[in-house]
Amino acid sequence: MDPLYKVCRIPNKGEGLIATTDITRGQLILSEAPLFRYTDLRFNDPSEADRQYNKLGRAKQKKVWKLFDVTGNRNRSEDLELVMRTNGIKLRDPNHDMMYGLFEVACRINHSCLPNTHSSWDPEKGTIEIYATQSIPQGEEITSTYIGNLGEYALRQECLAYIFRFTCRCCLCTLPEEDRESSDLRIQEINYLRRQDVSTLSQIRELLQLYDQESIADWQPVEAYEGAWRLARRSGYKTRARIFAERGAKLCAEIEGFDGANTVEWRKRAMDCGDEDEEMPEEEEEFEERLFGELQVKENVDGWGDWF
Ligand SMILES: C[S@@+](CC[C@H](N)C(=O)[O-])C[C@H]1O[C@@H](n2cnc3c(N)ncnc32)[C@H](O)[C@@H]1O
Repeated sequence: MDPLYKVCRIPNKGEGLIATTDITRGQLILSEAPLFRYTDLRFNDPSEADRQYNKLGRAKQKKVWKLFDVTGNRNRSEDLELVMRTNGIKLRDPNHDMMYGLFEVACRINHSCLPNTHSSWDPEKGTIEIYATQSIPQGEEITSTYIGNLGEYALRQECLAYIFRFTCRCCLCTLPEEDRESSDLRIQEINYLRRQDVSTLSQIRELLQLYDQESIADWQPVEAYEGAWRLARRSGYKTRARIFAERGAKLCAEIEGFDGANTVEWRKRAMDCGDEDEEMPEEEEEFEERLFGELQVKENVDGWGDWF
């Protein structure tokens, strides 16, 4: 199958990946094995990465030196530390806490504070899997995040300049000032709600609406559905719990594929919910009232119906 991307020059960012066809949300863009992997122990044992590098054949070694480094050049000085600092992708591996990898293609993906992909490490296949979390029209840049969801514009810029030494020119950071300020306000609101112990479905609903307005399609909405699923389940609302679990499973499949470990877990949750609501035990009634009181009033209001 032809790749869905090509590597080419991107103004002000060096090289990057551009979609060669329309990519749909949830589509697998890239599955790639690393050139080599290393653990964060390199800080204690700097020769560890060197040892991994030395095991590579000449062809792969050459590919390593074609990667960018934090000075904004292809690495001419053959300083492995610089290349790792710029390109190392964290791999969430159940057996290794601090595993990183260098990849020929995945490391060409430029950063965006509003990325259109999500990547996960498949320890069984030994590959990084990159899925589209937004639809990406042909000709548009494919992006990922280097810093997670850090916060507002000023903080993001500071962090990227400090760690990676570049001024971010992503779609969010280059918005007109007024739009960027609106985005900052929404991000503040999201972070405020996340810091609270979100305990009602209406707060979760508010969070999900903010994610939607901000086009955030990563683990955060999945976590919100997890909260909703737990609340509904604890209150004996099996039907609702199942719906929340199904939505969590759908979002999860879009960011890490239908067979991803988390997606499978979410589908299991949906199946385990059953669909008959239980009689509420006496002592839980008060709790249930607090939890759903607001919801039951709002449930009939326009705009809530689509949640159930
Ligand atoms: C991992 S490399 C990405 C691929 C790189 N552009 C290349 O040509 O190989 C990271 C480097 O790309 C550039 N870069 C990535 N995202 C950027 C962004 N949002 N704005 C400006 N430069 C960016 C920076 O120079 C950064 O150090």
